[in-house]
Amino acid sequence: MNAQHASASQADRAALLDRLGKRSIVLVGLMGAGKTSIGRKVAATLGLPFVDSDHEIEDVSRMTIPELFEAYGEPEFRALEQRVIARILETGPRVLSTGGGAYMNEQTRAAIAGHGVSVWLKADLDLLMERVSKKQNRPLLRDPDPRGVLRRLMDERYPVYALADATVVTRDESKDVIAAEVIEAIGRHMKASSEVDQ
Ligand SMILES: Nc1ncnc2c1ncn2[C@@H]1O[C@H](COP(=O)(O)OP(=O)(O)O)[C@@H](O)[C@H]1O
Ligand SMILES: O=C(O)C1=C[C@@H](OP(=O)(O)O)[C@@H](O)[C@H](O)C1
Ligand SMILES: [Mg+2]
Repeated sequence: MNAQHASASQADRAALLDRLGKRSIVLVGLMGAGKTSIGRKVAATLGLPFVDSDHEIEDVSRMTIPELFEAYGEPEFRALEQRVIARILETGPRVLSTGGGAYMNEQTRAAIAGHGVSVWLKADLDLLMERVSKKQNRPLLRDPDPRGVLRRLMDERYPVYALADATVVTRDESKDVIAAEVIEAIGRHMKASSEVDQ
């Protein structure tokens, strides 16, 4: 990268942070789409604090996500998730990676719309399957047919994720490439919405 290119992208980042103000960048999408890993990279690139709602839930409850599901059930987990995300969004800007079910909650969507810019990390079923197979930490996929579960969740959730401010299709590309695309998509969205405001 030459010096001119580097300083142009620094100027782009500064403009993006300026437009963002106190709003947070919020990643939504299905399990395995890369919200946690890409969110961390986006935060490092922009120099913003990173928070993952699942990690925050695990910190406050001192339990893992599977333990929480096991001990209290999904509805309790969802209630805690809603409260934790609302609190995280009170102070920004940050990069917030949500758990895959969080955006299905109407109050959470309203909180994200009020305090953030949302990006849907969209992926196809084969890629999601490959990526979730690496870990056993997702209670909804502890099922004899995890692929069938993911397929049903795609049908149920994709129309809702589509309400996000921007979409990035994640595919067989490096995390750095996808993180750069997320930043570009946010920049485009904010530029377009500031032009509408004028
Ligand atoms: N662009 C990518 N290239 C390679 N591996 C990826 C990419 N994005 C995510 N992964 C891997 O896929 C798995 C799931 O990613 P994660 O960030 O936990 O997704 P989510 O938080 O959306 O469930 C992790 O092992 C992660 O390292
Ligand atoms: O899709 C979901 O309902 C869930 C996704 C998980 O997070 P990731 O999307 O980061 O895997 C985690 O919050 C929990 O297992 C439930
Ligand atoms: Mg995650």
